[in-house]
Amino acid sequence: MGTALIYDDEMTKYKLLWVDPACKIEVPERLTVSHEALVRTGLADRCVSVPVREATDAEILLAHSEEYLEAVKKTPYMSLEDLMEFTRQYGDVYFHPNIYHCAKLAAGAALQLVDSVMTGKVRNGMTLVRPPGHHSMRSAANGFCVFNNVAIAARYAKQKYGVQRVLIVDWDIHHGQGVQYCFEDDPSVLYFSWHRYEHQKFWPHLRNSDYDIVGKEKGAGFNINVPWNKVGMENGDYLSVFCHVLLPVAYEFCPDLVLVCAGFDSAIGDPEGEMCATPDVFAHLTHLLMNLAGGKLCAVLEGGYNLTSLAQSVCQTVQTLLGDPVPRPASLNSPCISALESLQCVRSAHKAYWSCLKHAADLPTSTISTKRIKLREGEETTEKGGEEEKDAEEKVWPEPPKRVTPPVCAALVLPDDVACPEGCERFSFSEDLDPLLASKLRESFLRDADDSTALITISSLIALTEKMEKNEICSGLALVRDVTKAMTSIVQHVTTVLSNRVLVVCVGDGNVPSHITEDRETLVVQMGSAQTDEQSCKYYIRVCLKKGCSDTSGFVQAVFGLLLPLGYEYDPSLVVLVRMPDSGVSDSLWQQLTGLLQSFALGHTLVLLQEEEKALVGLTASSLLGNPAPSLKQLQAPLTEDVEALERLRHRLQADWKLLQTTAPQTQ
Ligand SMILES: CC(O)(O)NCCCCN
Ligand SMILES: [Zn+2]
Repeated sequence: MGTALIYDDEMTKYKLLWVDPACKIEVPERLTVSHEALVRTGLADRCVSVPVREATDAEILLAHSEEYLEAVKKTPYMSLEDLMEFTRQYGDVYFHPNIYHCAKLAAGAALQLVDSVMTGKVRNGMTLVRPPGHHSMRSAANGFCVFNNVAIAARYAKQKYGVQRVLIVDWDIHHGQGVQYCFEDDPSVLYFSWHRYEHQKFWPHLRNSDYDIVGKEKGAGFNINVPWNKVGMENGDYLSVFCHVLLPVAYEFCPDLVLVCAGFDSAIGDPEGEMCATPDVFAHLTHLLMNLAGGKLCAVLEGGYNLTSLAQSVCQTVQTLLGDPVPRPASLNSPCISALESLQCVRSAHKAYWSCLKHAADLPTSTISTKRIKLREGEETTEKGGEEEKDAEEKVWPEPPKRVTPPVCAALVLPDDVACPEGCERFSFSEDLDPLLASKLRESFLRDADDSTALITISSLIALTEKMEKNEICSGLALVRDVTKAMTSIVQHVTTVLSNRVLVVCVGDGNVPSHITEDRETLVVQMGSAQTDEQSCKYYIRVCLKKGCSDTSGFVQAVFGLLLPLGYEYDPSLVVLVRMPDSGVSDSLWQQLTGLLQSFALGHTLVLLQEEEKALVGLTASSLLGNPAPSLKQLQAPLTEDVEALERLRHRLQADWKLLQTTAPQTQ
């Protein structure tokens, strides 16, 4: 299934008609540069084009009052003076004779997108709209917004399609208070927003935007505010919040639909956000949400005022929705102290509502302000935004990397009697093996030298890693007699001959030869149940789950709280996913993991299965092809001992792995 793109240039036909410094950045060119970039890069042609429509009165009234709608209806006939008068009653917004028409189209576009996804016409999609929506409230326009496009879409999806649970992710750099107010007592809509806050010094200066505003009555816990109290936040800050707050909660919530308030003023260069996250981070934010709700994801444009970073960020988002491999995360910095403070506060504020956060640390003793942290002499501060005084100098950043899709998406090394699933390519290295490599392989991996099939399999795997390294093949899957032997030979080859970093993820117990981690070119993370005295060390990390990998919620904890942050920090060029015999992991969780691990290494994931498990070939291949994994059930609470063990492990490792941090350093 494809990706919908909804755009109509009618929505460029309104603009600011008078002088207002607060509104001058919201210009029609925001839409034209975004759409033109999608056309120029060929991404628009790869999407399913869906027309806009006007939202009806009834649909607008899903989130707004009659008196507000009636008032807005009068604006097309107003004189300039009347428009200015009408505008004055609201904050940081402007009206225009054509804005009511465009606001109906923006809301209608969001509904068209929901229809396209909910009817299965497409898997996911994006709509480029203006005016944006997430600030507008029941009876008030605000922050360039007239109708709350995403709030209307959420109510519409519930009413028309019986959607039980909607997740709204708002990555715009402003707090969508309109969305928060709309659903604050509604447990069926989980609203997540991060936003520039600076301890309420930043617009819209609301006390209600802080981390302790968690929702009301039955809605308590279903409103998550992540305040950024400094500017200059980077990719590492954003990805940490996704891994340590949003994703664990989102998987516990288990939504039937994901709506994104896709504002790109959170990207570098934006005059509003003054953040430093690069446009390619939106490829990761999008990818990390694409296995929720069976892949049903609707992205609706909100803000974004630097026309260059806006266009790049829109392209990164759409290209990911189309299933292209995501770029490697540019060298991520550790989250800054202010971000860690916010992270700790949010997790603490929500520990009462989400079992995945039950063991989160308490609020920082004193909400640390960097002034009071006596930094030891010479210790570099990871504080950012110190240059508030300086005006935001013209930011420059590298073009996002070209994201080339390899000619072969998934190559499979299978015994002849096992069918190759649709969309994949059978791979066997049949040319005569060069004798040197053959004898090396024979003596190092194959005892019984005459075992020619094993030799062919191993040499095929090695040839496969070479083709992945050349980006001729994206991902691979192999049925092998002994996954540990196969893994060892692959790691040996890739780290010595190709001298690349390998992340090995072992699902299930079984001995993993520890020598492969001595060279630091390999990071091994093994998830299982066996309690071993063997301590985890920096490059060999064992996660012990009491009930093993059959415990989905414990496993998910380990994936988001440990595996993903490690993967982002390690930034391997190849991921080897090994399913150990009798791992006990469920099929849907296995597919979720296969999908999520494609966040790394340009999607170069090589999956190793025991040949007895050939029944898993089809569903594993499906995930390698980018099909969304089946939604997990709503997760029950992870076992306390598992969460505590994970916390201990994270605490021990965070000196080496900065993205594992979830709390701010204590003041002396
Ligand atoms: C859609 C939005 O969140 O980007 N609007 C920002 C309004 C800023 C007013 N100072
Ligand atoms: Zn914004």
